[in-house]
Amino acid sequence: MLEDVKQILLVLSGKGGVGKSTVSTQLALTLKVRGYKVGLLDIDLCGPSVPYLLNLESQSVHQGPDGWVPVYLDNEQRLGVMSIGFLLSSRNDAVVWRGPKKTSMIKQFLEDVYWQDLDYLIIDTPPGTSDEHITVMENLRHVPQCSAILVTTPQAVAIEDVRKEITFCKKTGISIFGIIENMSGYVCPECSECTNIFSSGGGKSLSEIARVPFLGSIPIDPRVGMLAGQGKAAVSELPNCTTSKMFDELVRKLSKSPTNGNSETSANEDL
Ligand SMILES: Nc1ncnc2c1ncn2[C@@H]1O[C@H](COP(=O)(O)OP(=O)(O)OP(=O)(O)O)[C@@H](O)[C@H]1O
Ligand code: SF4
Repeated sequence: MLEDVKQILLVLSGKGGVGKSTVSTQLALTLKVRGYKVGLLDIDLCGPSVPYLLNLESQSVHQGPDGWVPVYLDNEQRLGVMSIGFLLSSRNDAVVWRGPKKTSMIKQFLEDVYWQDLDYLIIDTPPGTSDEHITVMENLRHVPQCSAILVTTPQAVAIEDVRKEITFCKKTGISIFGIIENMSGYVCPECSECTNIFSSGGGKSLSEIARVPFLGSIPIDPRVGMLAGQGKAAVSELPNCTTSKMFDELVRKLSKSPTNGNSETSANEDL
């Protein structure tokens, strides 16, 4: 099943709340809008937010003859989604599982979802380097078309955490496609002027030190925040905003990368 996916992208962040699920969903939506067939797998077992972000909370998955059938956002079935959120009876239900149960659920997510042929599978992970990551890395480290996109915010503390993620990827043998800096300045809804609230450029500097490609910056944009819960792509709704341009550029870079996903194979050893 995973062997049939042309590119697998793990979306990782060191800290919570930096916009990892926003990046995962907007990347999946941009790929769909640009004509690709996409799967989005949410393995954040304790805080699955993808069903909410895509306005799919009322949906549930079912078992078909070939495995779990994902929830499709569209009738053409170009964007399929799988999340633990579809298996909970309410958004407020907590998943309180110990390591082995989490591990077995993630293995099922990786092995038993019937995605059909996909151009891209985006995997949205929980923050940090938890049981979920270790399981997913162990299962994907030998899949050559798999690489990671790291999401950070400009603050030094988030940058430090992403540095740990780089080391984690290196240790587990997952190549890094690049780093995105989210919440990089604030876009005024009145005049679209972008103001740096925190320092900016930390993601780019780290990418240079770590010799990992820098994929671009996304400002805090209230209009992008409002797309959360609507399942709409920024590239369709706000085609001229910085965020949309960044995602279109990212899709272009992905389409040009070798199918084996290894745009970066020699991250700096001395982090
Ligand atoms: N660039 C942005 N502009 C405006 N709002 C944003 C932006 N990025 C993220 N947000 C908002 O910030 C909140 C957190 O984003 P998100 O859920 O994507 O973070 P996360 O890193 O996945 O969080 P978690 O650690 O809980 O998984 C959401 O309400 C989202 O809509
Ligand atoms: S950026 Fe411009 S429009 Fe926005 S609040 Fe400041 S002065 Fe007003």
